[in-house]
Amino acid sequence: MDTDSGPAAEQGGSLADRISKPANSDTPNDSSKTTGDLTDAQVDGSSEPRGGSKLEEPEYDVAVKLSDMQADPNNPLYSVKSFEELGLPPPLLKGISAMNFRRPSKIQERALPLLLGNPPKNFIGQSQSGTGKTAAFTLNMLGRVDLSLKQPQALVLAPSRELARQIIGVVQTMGQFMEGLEVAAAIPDSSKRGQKVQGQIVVGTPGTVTDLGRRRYLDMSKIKVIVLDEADNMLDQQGMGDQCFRVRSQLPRDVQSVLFSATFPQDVLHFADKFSPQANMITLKAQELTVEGIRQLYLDCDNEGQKYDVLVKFYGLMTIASSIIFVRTRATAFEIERRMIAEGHQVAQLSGGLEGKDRDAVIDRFRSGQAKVLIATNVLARGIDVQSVTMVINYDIPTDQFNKPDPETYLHRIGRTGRFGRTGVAISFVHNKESWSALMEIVKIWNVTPQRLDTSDWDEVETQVKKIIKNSTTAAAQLRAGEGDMEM
Ligand SMILES: Nc1ncnc2c1ncn2[C@@H]1O[C@H](COP(=O)(O)OP(=O)(O)OP(=O)(O)O)[C@@H](O)[C@H]1O
Repeated sequence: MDTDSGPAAEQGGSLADRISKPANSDTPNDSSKTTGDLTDAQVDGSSEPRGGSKLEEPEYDVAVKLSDMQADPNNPLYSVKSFEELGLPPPLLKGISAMNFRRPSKIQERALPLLLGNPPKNFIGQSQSGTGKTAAFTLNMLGRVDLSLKQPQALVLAPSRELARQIIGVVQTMGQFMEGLEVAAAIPDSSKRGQKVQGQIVVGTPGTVTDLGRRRYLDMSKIKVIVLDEADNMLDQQGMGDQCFRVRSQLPRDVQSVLFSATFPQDVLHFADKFSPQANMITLKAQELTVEGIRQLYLDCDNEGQKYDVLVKFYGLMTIASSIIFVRTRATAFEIERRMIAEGHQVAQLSGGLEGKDRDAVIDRFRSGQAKVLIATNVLARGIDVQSVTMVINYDIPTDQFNKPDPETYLHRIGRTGRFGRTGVAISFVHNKESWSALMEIVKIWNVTPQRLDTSDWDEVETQVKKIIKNSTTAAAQLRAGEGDMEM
């Protein structure tokens, strides 16, 4: 029995009954490299041709371990079939191969036959962070569009412009051998004034898509597939939920509605069911959602003010490929940025307070490795895929709009590291009884016990964190020395 709860697919019935509560290189030369040359194994949301990260260390790491993980039935990356056996058309197999995907993950292997079946059926899919949900819904869209028709046929809605841009990159890379494929963005400032959105696949944020639809710049009459990425987040938020339903109401009746997320809390299930009725489903139990490769730690600070000193001390000690510091407010993001820059760190800050183009510049700097530290609010908690991220810091424990602990956001934030079999650390800062209780409430839901880092002994903190991060490089060293498992 593998880790998915219940049968992989079910049909009909109440959704709430069925989902458990949350307790490049693309040149022919490159793709024909030998399996021993694994420096370019896999392509992340930041890779070429979108100005990607060239950091090699984490890529070695996953290459060494991936074959073992994909052979372990309890691992979310486990698969029994190859992409070829999933019946994908040749140009898509070529695209997958150019991305260095050797085998599907569990969610890909299970979701694809359900997604691609005819007549198309709605689908709700849940799988741990970083396990390849984007490829699953992208392959379905690419498999369904008619390239001779120059009208929008598939629409993806995502909660942030950064995620929408990232998805566009994945669709373009995966669909690079499909002649005539056009992918369009529907995010603020993406379309020229007065011009219709052109492209068989459109990826956008709900506000802009609603707006373009209202002004008749986006023709939705031929849309066959609608995807909500981070679906629980999209349907949960008052504003976005309304917008998603408004968009849905403008689509043809027989549209295939596809929802994906790592989390589906109980209170949004009703909306998921409404948005995607009678869906085939793949779900997980709460205790199955944590990613093994992400080591969860916490750090005690004396008070709010000391958090900053601890942060700076921490960065003074460690050299980390890339990391993200999550904070609650824009003001804290700006303040930490200002102070860390003054200390000589290469940091960038991204919050909703910045203009779209500035946000693009920040995320691009981070993806390219120019900025090693990204300070972010929850706008970036979900979906962002940068494989070089080896550490996530919860500077503020995530809370919702009512100041209650937010377990889903915690899971998504820490999921920015440990992508597709990589390892990483997630460190949460607590500074009083309230933040401590909030963290404990959160980790209990996910059935994990984070380890405490003792800040009275900084040598020990350094040793511990370095050991975890080094684990991911030991295998790399073995690989370079010709040892280790290189079969993929
Ligand atoms: N079959 C595969 N083989 C190798 N790498 C893969 C495969 N599928 C996806 N990946 C890579 O794994 C990484 C994570 O994929 P993706 O961003 O789709 O995860 P996700 O499940 O959507 O995560 P999240 O829940 O955080 O949104 C990406 O860098 C992607 O390129």
